[in-house]
Amino acid sequence: MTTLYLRELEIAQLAVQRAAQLTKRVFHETAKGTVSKDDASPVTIGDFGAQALIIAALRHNFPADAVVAEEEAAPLRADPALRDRIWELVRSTKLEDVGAEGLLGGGVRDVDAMLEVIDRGGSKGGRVGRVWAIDPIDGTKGFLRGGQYAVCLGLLVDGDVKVGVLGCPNLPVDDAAPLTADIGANQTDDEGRGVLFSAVVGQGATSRPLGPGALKEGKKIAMKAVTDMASASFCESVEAGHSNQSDSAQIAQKLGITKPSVRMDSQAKYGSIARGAGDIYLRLPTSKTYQEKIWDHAAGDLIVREAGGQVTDTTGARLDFGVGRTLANNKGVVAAPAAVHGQVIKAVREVLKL
Ligand SMILES: Nc1ncnc2c1ncn2[C@@H]1O[C@H](COP(=O)(O)O)[C@@H](O)[C@H]1OP(=O)(O)O
Ligand SMILES: [Mg+2]
Ligand SMILES: [Mg+2]
Ligand SMILES: [Mg+2]
Repeated sequence: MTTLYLRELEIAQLAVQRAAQLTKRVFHETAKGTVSKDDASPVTIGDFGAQALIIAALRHNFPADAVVAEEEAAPLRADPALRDRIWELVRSTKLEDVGAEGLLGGGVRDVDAMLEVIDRGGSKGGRVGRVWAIDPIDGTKGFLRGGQYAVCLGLLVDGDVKVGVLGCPNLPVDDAAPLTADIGANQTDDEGRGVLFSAVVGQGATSRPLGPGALKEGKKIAMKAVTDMASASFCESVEAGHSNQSDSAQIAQKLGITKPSVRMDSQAKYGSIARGAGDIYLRLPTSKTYQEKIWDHAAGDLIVREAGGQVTDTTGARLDFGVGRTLANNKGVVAAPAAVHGQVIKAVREVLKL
């Protein structure tokens, strides 16, 4: 039993570690090569580069698997200068550990192969077979603002998350570090920062330092029991448009939560509650039409559940990763320690009139 998905886990961890080395280089550059996508959201050279490196590693190791990834290469085909900046990053980002780099297959051959590999993330997903879900930079707005972001990779088998890995370069390594109010702003990846969260179904969740050396054994993580709502707080998006804040205030009031929400970008929220630094992740729908993307939740969903939490949508239904690239069957997300999840859902349903 314990060897199940061991190889997938190792490759996923190393692939995320390598991709995060690339994003960290871009994080420290002032010109991040930002382009605006069709939906007006930003994407940077870091997003494209990290996606190329992760898919290259997956294709080397698991060539038959499908990949659902957020970005596509079209903007780079239209802009050779942008393409060349990304190629320079992809070409020169390697794991220090030669053996580990070899396990990943040693990167991407040339600039055309890079474009091709970025576009290998276009699978439709679905209920059948093995599908990797990749968000090369989750929280791009946070990445640009100097806040939190995450490199995210999850393996779905027949629609269920089996392996989840989150690289969070700007979170404290220390699982016990309290979530201060400024966690969402002015972050660094200096000494003491950078954590890699992982989970395999049925085998618990772990955290370990993100790098740059070879990866060490992880430490088991667990959610913090919420014994008194008065001392708990929600963990929510920084972006007002991603979680309805007036609904959240009413839900807090119903539950007796008085502390302000901790705001941070990206799936760093899932990692933070999974290791007991935060309490409850709340993501309340802001529009009737927005469908959450599978790459924004797959890894975090498993990591929280393996750390003793429950993850559902606002109605209390489990997230359904088997219906394509989006969570079309779900609205919003509520992740909380299993013991209080029902209580939170009750308050959410009352306020949202579900
Ligand atoms: N209206 C929306 N509601 C919820 N999430 C959204 C919405 N618009 C974009 N997102 C996604 O939320 C994620 C960031 O989450 P958070 O705010 O918790 O950091 C991004 O992946 C972003 O997608 P995108 O990549 O298109 O920007
Ligand atoms: Mg995202
Ligand atoms: Mg992204
Ligand atoms: Mg994006």
